[in-house]
Amino acid sequence: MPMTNKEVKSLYRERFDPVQYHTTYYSNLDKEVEFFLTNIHSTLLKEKFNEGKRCLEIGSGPTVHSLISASHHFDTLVSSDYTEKNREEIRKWLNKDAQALDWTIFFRFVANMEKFSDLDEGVRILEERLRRKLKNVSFCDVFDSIPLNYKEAPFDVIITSLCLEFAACDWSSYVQALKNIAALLRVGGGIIMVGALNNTFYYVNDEIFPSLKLDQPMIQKAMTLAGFQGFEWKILERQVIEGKPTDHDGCFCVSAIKM
Ligand SMILES: C[S@@+](CC[C@H](N)C(=O)[O-])C[C@H]1O[C@@H](n2cnc3c(N)ncnc32)[C@H](O)[C@@H]1O
Repeated sequence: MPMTNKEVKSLYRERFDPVQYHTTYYSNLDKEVEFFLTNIHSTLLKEKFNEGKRCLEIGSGPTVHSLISASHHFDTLVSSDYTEKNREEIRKWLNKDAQALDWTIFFRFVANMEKFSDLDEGVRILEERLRRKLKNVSFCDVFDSIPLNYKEAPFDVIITSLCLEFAACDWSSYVQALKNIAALLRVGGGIIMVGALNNTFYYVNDEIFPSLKLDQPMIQKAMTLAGFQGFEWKILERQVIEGKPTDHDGCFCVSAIKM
């Protein structure tokens, strides 16, 4: 029996362990996360994706790595997630809490893309830059008609990584979630979405989380229905066979503009 969106939300609230999630998926930098970071970085170098001041990440989880490149281009960054536990992990990182999750390898990868000759110094500068620009860690529910209550909306760019296909339990709610987040974007603003293709589940320890199985044409159709155009796609076939407890067969990065 497929879950409802409400049941998926309860699952994240009650069973998602941010620390175990980091251990499982982010204790090293694999080729798929490199692909995400590289494509977010190169998309943000395009003028139509770096005009403006405000950038929002939807469904950040406990992570900060997807916003590292954005901190070069925007003055105001906002992270958001449905669960308080995930938002708390981001705040710990912002406050340099001794128990905060470690994102150093991801900062090092972006520092290399930004051509720092001394990568240790690059990590320090980029961490400080992201901490300075990440102004808010907000509650967000992609199924609310206004998913995020933040005075800085509308945003110029939205980034979202591995969120909507895991939040939505069926096609119509996936389309609705895209429409809801599009409402937070100005007309002409850009979305950069990275995610997993044809995935039906992932594990964090013994806990299984469902995913809506989507291929490239379905994602583009949903985004078109939500008012996006001007698609640019990058696809990578699955790179990590062992050690990643998921069944995706590829990864994608798609960028588009809100009409
Ligand atoms: C697989 S994790 C992805 C986390 C992170 N963006 C990444 O790239 O690793 C899915 C995230 O979606 C969030 N989520 C689930 N349902 C949501 C909803 N209705 N609204 C907003 N976020 C939601 C979860 O709390 C979780 O942090």
